[in-house]
Amino acid sequence: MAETILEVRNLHKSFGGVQAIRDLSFSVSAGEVMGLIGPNGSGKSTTVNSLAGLFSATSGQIVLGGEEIQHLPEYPRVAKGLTRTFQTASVFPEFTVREQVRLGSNTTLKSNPLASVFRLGGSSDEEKRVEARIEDILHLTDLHRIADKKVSTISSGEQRFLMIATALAADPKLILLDEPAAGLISHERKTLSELIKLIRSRGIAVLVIEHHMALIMEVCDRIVVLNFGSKIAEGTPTEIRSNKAVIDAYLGEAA
Ligand SMILES: Nc1ncnc2c1ncn2[C@@H]1O[C@H](COP(=O)(O)OP(=O)(O)OP(=O)(O)O)[C@@H](O)[C@H]1O
Repeated sequence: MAETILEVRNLHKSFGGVQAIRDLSFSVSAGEVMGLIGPNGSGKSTTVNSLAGLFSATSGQIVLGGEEIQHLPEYPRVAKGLTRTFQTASVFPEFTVREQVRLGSNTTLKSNPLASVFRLGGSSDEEKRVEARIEDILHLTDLHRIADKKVSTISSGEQRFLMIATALAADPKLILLDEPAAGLISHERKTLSELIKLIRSRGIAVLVIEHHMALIMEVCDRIVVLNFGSKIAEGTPTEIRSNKAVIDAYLGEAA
């Protein structure tokens, strides 16, 4: 059986009087793609932000690779193997694509991160390993064709793939994808599906929030459904598609 990478136990998050997440529990294994879906305001972003450490959970445990991380700020969580993308592309326009991806690898380096981005230092074994990984990720994400272009000159779709490549450069055990298909056109969504499957094939756990149901149903092994901050269902795409509570709350008859 695949190793459990993430365990969310009885997570609660309140903003003043608003209970954004209520008693949420689920787990994700190595090489598993878990979807997180639900209507607007159901708590998906709050869950991702709590897992990534942008918000501190009100109560509950977040266990990554057997270790509780809910007390840690964002950056140490990345260093422990939990990385994320954002709903909007947040990139450095003056960097080349390769430099931006290299920036994502900083948490894996013991040497000066800025020196590594611009390759100022010598070429230690560590740096050579990182460079090889960066080239591998550029190929995996099909960004190698444009690796030397400035980020400001690439398309918005390419920027979204760059965000995933940057997150992968941190060598994650778990990657959180926050609406990765937003703004992508049809053939880019197909490439995204293929990329998510490739990430899974490398044994990385994936948690994906997405409103694009065709993509979710295609790539996910299991899906957690939220409504008003609570989990109302968990199961395979086939189970979720025919779940009455999910149809009533979110999918509608069209699913
Ligand atoms: N920083 C915040 N301060 C106060 N309330 C918040 C904050 N962030 C989220 N909320 C509230 O928490 C609830 C869950 O919001 P959240 O953004 O997590 O939902 P979502 O499922 O991601 O929605 P969407 O699909 O629209 O992105 C909502 O009632 C929202 O208004």
